Amino acid sequence: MFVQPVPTLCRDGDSLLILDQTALPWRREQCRLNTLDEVARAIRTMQVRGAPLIGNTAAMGVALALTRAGAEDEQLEHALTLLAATRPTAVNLHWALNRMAGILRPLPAPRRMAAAWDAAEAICADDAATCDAIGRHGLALLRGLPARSGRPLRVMTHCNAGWLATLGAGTALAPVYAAQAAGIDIEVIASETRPRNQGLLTAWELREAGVPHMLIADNAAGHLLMHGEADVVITGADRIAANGDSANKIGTLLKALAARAAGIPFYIAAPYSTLDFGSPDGAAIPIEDRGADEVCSSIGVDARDEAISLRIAPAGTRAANPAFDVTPASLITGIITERGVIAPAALSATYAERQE
Ligand SMILES: CSC[C@H]1O[C@H](OP(=O)(O)O)[C@H](O)[C@@H]1O
Repeated sequence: MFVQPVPTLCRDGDSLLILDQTALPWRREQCRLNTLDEVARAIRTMQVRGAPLIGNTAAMGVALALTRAGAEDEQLEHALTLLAATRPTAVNLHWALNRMAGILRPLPAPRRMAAAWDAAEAICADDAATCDAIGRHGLALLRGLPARSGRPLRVMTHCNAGWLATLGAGTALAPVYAAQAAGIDIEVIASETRPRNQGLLTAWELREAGVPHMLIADNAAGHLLMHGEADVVITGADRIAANGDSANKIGTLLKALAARAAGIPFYIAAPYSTLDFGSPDGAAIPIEDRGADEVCSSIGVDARDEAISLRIAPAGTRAANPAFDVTPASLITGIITERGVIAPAALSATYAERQE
């Protein structure tokens, strides 16, 4: 079982401790969340981020809320509603809240607090185990790729779908960590992923793990793929529709298009909690808009290593900032799940029990 170098999320009595991902990659800081509002804000502001981790944090947030404010119907429904409103695209959030609601609503209030912590901790433990299974299946896939002479096996990824986005080894990077553990000579091309630059988080976590990597500008991906500089593209997902259309961080679609043009396989890695059989196809997936400021500014550190935000666009510049895009199933070679690597068209059959 992959052990996170520092837990992305853990319970500390009646509080939660998170790794504050808005401080990374410059500072490794834990942050204590004591109230439901603090948990909601941590998800909304991306102190915790990544589809599975968002769901795990929301589940723990429900348990914290009932512990702090009581477990009557009013408090339970308030917690579920507030957390559900934090971010729209990652279905793991809504899957986790629905699971908590299904367990807690039928219980008498006095039994809900203990049951909530048990249910949340089970969701978290299952996420870690699921990541390991994705890693195993992804490793088998990597072993089957044609070797390129003269260089390590190279995986291109987008955004951050590593251990930082989960409570385990991650999704898109789980096969990379499994390959490293198996002694395979592997390296990663991480694209910066404007505007929030989650690719810097990928560079940070890979350096922590000793996995060779290089950071690229998002716009370099097509050139590198067309010149055979990567053997496979693997990304995470935030919501996969019944037909296999997959929503992931903005820019994923461009990588899938470039990979297809270059004849390089493109895989999505995701656990069952990312599957949304209620959405028949990608058109039904809500896309989060995070506002113009993220596009018109950039965050870094100054000479004193202090985080600063710089406005990079002329004052008053209008900007569009969809935070996700949808890659059609036709561009996806396969989906690496805890049940194996499956074709998008085989999702419903593989998860027959999940059909509404
Ligand atoms: C393991 S899935 C992580 C997934 O979540 C990210 O979105 P965000 O950073 O906005 O939470 C991105 O889409 C990743 O692929």
